[in-house]
Amino acid sequence: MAFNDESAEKRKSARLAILELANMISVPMSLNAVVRLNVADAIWQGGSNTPLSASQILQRIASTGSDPENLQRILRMLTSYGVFEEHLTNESSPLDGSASERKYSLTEIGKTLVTDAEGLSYAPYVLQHHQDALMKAWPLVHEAVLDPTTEAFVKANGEPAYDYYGKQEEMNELMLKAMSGVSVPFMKAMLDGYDGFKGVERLVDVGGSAGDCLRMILKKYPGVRHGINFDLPEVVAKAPNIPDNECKLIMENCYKALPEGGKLIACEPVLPKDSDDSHRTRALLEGDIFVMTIYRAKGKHRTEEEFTQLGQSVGFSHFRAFHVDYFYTVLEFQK
Ligand SMILES: C[S@@+](CC[C@H](N)C(=O)[O-])C[C@H]1O[C@@H](n2cnc3c(N)ncnc32)[C@H](O)[C@@H]1O
Repeated sequence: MAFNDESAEKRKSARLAILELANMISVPMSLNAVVRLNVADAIWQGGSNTPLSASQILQRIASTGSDPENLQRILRMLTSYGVFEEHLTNESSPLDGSASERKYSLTEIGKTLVTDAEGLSYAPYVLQHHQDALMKAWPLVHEAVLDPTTEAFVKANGEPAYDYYGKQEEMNELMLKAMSGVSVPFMKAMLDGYDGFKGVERLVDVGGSAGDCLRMILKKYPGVRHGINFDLPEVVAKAPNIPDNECKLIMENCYKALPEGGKLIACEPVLPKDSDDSHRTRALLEGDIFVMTIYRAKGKHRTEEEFTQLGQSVGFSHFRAFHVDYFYTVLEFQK
């Protein structure tokens, strides 16, 4: 009897879990919605972070005719993912007549969407990931299994992502802003916890985007006399499509270009060995599917062991990993 009860409970939990998974698209799409609506800046208001009702938020961001109840539904759901904190007041709700009105402030996660003094935040990254061209690729994830020669993005849009971005000024600008928003906070953590740029005189940032990382390194290490941002649009446009060995080829090219004792420093999402349900593992595995779908069907995130082997296979004699951040790991390959 107890055994049956237990399996019935397990089946109930399983039904709940599969429904949660099946409806999960509501999460990123609602996150995208609050970014589009600029909710984080409206609540933050220069640092006040005063809890606001959906109606109060809308007064700050939208024209008449907008719907506070629908905004509240989105805020409630994202509260369950830790983006907002919900405060129940003693006043009754004008929206649904319930005894308390719901108000929302930003959690630490929510604050990542607030535009900082340098004009940066994670908001452009959220927008970048949910643009129409990228969204068109997502229903084709299974194609990466059936036919990995071409990534889903190309199947959906007819050309590789960086070629596509390069032809559309708005997409290109959003990509640059998205990268700056993610890389600048990471670089601050990296420069605090990693001193491997000491003694470096020539530094090439391969795929350096808007040049933020290089700029920050040069500022902290004036000894770096030559800093090169290797991210020319024509190079990107002409880059050949060589899926699985591309990472190895890039590393080989770096190895050949480096003097004896020179270093290749890569900041990469590094996959854990175990497939547990921690936020870190999930974020890294989700990023891996993103790469597979948008950039290269066989482009991927790797484990530390795989990086070690890759480094050895192209000739690097020393490898060290520095865990200065949760998402990106600093990988140092020395010739
Ligand atoms: C994910 S972004 C990373 C940007 C930057 N490293 C950062 O952390 O902010 C990848 C960058 O690689 C560049 N890229 C893509 N293909 C490239 C190629 N074949 N040669 C040089 N850069 C390339 C893109 O233009 C983009 O700026």
